[in-house]
Amino acid sequence: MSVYTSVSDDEMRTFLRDYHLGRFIGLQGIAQGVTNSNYFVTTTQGRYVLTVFEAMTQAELPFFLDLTQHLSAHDVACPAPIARIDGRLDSMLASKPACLVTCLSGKDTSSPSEQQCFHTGAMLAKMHLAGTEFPQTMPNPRYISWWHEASNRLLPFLNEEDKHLLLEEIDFFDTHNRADLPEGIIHADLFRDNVLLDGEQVAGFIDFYYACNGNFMYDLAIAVNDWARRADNHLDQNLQQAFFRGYESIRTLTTDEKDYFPIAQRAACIRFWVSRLLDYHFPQVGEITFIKDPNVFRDLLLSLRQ
Ligand SMILES: Nc1ncnc2c1ncn2[C@@H]1O[C@H](COP(=O)(O)OP(=O)(O)OP(=O)(O)O)[C@@H](O)[C@H]1O
Ligand SMILES: N[C@@H](CCO)C(=O)O
Repeated sequence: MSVYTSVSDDEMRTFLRDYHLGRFIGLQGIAQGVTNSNYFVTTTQGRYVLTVFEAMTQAELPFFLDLTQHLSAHDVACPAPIARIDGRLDSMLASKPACLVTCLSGKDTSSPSEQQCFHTGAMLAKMHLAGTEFPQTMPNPRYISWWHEASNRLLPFLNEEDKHLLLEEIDFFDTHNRADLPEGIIHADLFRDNVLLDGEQVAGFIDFYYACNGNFMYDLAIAVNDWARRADNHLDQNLQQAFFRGYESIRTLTTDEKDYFPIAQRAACIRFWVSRLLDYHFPQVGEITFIKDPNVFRDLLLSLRQ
């Protein structure tokens, strides 16, 4: 149950005084989610989602809230932040940063259909295009210099084979990365659990808290590595192709981008192999985290190298 910060009805009534959302009716904790506390909030005007941020600071929030406001205003399916009466999108609740966003219909899936991959790919392309007009920038906090530094911390914990593989892959990306391909705002964490689906359609992307500037193919690779990944950690080519067809129904890929895709896929494996290894070997004190299996991305990497 991911409700680390309990919010009382009275606290919620006080919080809602800062918004034009009518009268408070009810509050219901949301079980899914790992990092933050999430609630459905019902008022006389409708249903909203309240997020209380457990790790992020209030100063870090505006970029992500401004971004989702921009994207939702440009027809990208995602929650729109609700502005307070004073115009701010971010707020504080129980001494932690918090925000209210629109409530989307739909739910995530762990076994997507080709149609769902198609529509998610199409929405990702739409997001990439809409993001080109977003004026703010954010460097990727989990990219090349991050995994170089992180791998130094991790090496003593890895067996010889994994050590070799990680170093070889980091070196491979250092020598094969391309900085000249189309880039802009990327989601950077578009796993299956970050997309709410309404039947075959996308109800909305959620969890933009790793969004940053980056290469579009890298973003597509992160998504495909999860959406098309089978239980045996090999990729289902039909799902991968459906994702690509959807993406290309909105934004045409250049030959250079297509050639770069397998390289981006391997980089996306490093990214999540390393972050899961860090969560496993260096769990944050006081942070409640469900550790996800790091070996999934090592095994996917091995299958992509074949
Ligand atoms: N805008 C929304 N509309 C409807 N449901 C939402 C919305 N935002 C979040 N949810 C629901 O809340 C759940 C948890 O949200 P989310 O995955 O963002 O949690 P988190 O703890 O903030 O992030 P993470 O799990 O990635 O660490 C989602 O699976 C979804 O069911
Ligand atoms: N999507 C990530 C967790 C959030 O960054 C993973 O599955 O490792």
